[in-house]
Amino acid sequence: MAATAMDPVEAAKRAAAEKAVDEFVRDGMVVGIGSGSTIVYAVHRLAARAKLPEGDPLRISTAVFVPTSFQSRQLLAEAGLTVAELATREVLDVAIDGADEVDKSLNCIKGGGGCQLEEKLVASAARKFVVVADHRKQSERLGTCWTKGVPLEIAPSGYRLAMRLLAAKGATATLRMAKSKAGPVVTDGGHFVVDAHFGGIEDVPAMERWLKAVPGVLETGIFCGMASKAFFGQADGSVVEWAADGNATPVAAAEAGSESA
Ligand SMILES: O=C(CO)[C@H](O)[C@H](O)COP(=O)(O)O
Repeated sequence: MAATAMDPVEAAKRAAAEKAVDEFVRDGMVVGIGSGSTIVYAVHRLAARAKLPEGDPLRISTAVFVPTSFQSRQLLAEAGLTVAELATREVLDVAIDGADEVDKSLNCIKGGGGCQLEEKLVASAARKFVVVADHRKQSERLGTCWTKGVPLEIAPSGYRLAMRLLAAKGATATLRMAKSKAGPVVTDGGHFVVDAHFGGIEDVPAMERWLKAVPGVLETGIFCGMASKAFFGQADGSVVEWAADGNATPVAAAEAGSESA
């Protein structure tokens, strides 16, 4: 039976994730693992590398992985990789995570999956924060591609106050509602998520500072000045790499797209 071709967007996510894992993860490291659909491919790549024969330079056998969510903890455990907790680690070597939108300075909007507090903690603890995404996430200005708003993790008791303050600042703010449960989305940490859309964000650091100062906002989905590299899988199967200095480089994705590690 002929193999079914992979959906091009999924192939792009996979190419980016595999490239990042192979460039940044070495044996013995402590590695933060983000959440979402792109990160699934990163974990699959890590699992394949854990199965490589002894002596292979890509083999990982002593690396440990710090998840950012229930989803990534499950993924790591199912892949047979060693899970570590952020509470017992002060510094991580690298953290790899997806994003909803990334600008040329590598500022990101994250939290489409509702894990922004843990994701921010893990990324902040890492010496290097690496973003993996498909080409739809490459943006000239945050808030123009991802128009669902900046996800904010909010203390449930403060969500009405926060929404009033956000609206006064000009945002369209909505409490994120669950799809298969009555009521709001509740994060792994027991908080609500409010999505605040301001249109294109001109001054990203100022916006992040302002959002962080809103009472009840525990964390924002703006990751400003944190990433050192971003990999974007393209529709043609290649991977484009953005660096924090604004340089964009096309890189070969052939090995990253292969089945074996
Ligand atoms: O921030 C996140 C979850 O809170 C995700 O990394 C972000 O939403 C991207 O997800 P995907 O890889 O599914 O596009």
